[in-house]
Amino acid sequence: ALMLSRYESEFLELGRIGVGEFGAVNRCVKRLDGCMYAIKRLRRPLAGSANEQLALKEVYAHAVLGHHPHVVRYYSAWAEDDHMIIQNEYCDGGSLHDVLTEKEEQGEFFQEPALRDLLLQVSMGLKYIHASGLVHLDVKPSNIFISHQPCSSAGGAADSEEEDDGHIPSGVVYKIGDLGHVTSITSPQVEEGDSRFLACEVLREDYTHLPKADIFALSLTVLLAAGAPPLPQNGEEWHHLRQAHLPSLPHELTPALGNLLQMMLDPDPVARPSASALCKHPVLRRERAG
Ligand SMILES: Cn1cc(CCO)c2c3c(c(-c4ccccc4Cl)cc21)C(=O)NC3=O
Repeated sequence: ALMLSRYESEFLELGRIGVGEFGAVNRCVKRLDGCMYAIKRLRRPLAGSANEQLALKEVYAHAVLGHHPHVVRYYSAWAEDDHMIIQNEYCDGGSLHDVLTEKEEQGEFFQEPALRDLLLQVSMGLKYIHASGLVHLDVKPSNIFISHQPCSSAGGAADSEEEDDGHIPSGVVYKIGDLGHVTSITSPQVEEGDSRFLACEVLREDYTHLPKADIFALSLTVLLAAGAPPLPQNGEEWHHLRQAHLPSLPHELTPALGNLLQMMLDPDPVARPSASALCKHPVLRRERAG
C-alpha cells in the first residue's frame, strides 16, 4: 500500500512471541521512544460477530482499567488494513505457562515461598480488576506474564506501587494479561474461558458471584505451579476436582497454604475468599524485615 500503515511507520518488528487463532503477537520497538512493546495484530473480525465482541471487550477493559503493577499495561489500539491492533506492555520474562513447562522438563516446580509470592501478586491484580467492576474469566498460566523487576541501577521508574509495597522478594513481577474474556460483574456477557480452569457455577450459567470464578481459576493456576498434573478439560476427573479435592502434588503443601487453596476451590463460590481477603491473608503477608 502506498500509505505506510501506522504499525509499520511507528514500530520495528523484532520477533514473533505468540500465534494462535487470535492472530499474532510480536515484540516490537517503537521508533519514537525506543521502548519495547507486545503488539497483537489480528484480522479485523466480521462486523457484528462474536469475535468482534471479544476484540472490543478487550480494548474496553484496558480502557477502563488504568495502571496497576500486576495487570499488563495497555498503550493503544487501532484498526488499519482490515486488521485490529493492540499495543501492550512487553513482559520480558515469558508467561507463567512457559516457566512451568521449562521447570517441568527438569522435574522442578515452585516451592512454597514462590507459590505464596505468585498467589499474592496475582491476587493484587485481581483485587484491582474486581474493584473496577470487572472480572477476568480466563485466569490461567498462559495469561500471566512475567516482568523482571527493573534493577534499581537501571533507574527503571518503579511504578507508584501503592498496592504493592514495591518489595518483590525475588525480583519477579507477575502481571495478569489477555483481557479478551473480561466482562462487567453487574451486567455480565460471559464468554467462557478455558474449561480446565472453569468454575462449576459458571458452566451452569450462575453469574451471581463471578469474581469468585477468578479465585477458583487462580487456585488451579497455583496448584499447577506446585506441580499438579495437567488439568482435565471435562468428564469424571473434571467434576471430581470441583468437589474441593486438591489434586495430587509431588510435595505436600503446609496445611496453611493447602487449606487456603482448597478454600479457593470450594464448590460454593461464597465460601471462596475474595481477592481483597487474599491480599490481607496472614498466610500470604510478607514478613517485614526488622
Ligand atoms: C504470547 N505472548 C507472549 C508475550 C510475552 C511474554 O514474555 C505476550 C505479551 C502479551 C500478549 C497479549 C495477550 C493478549 C492480548 C494482547 C497481547 Cl499483546 C501475548 C504474549 C502482552 O500483552 N504483553 C506481553 O508481554
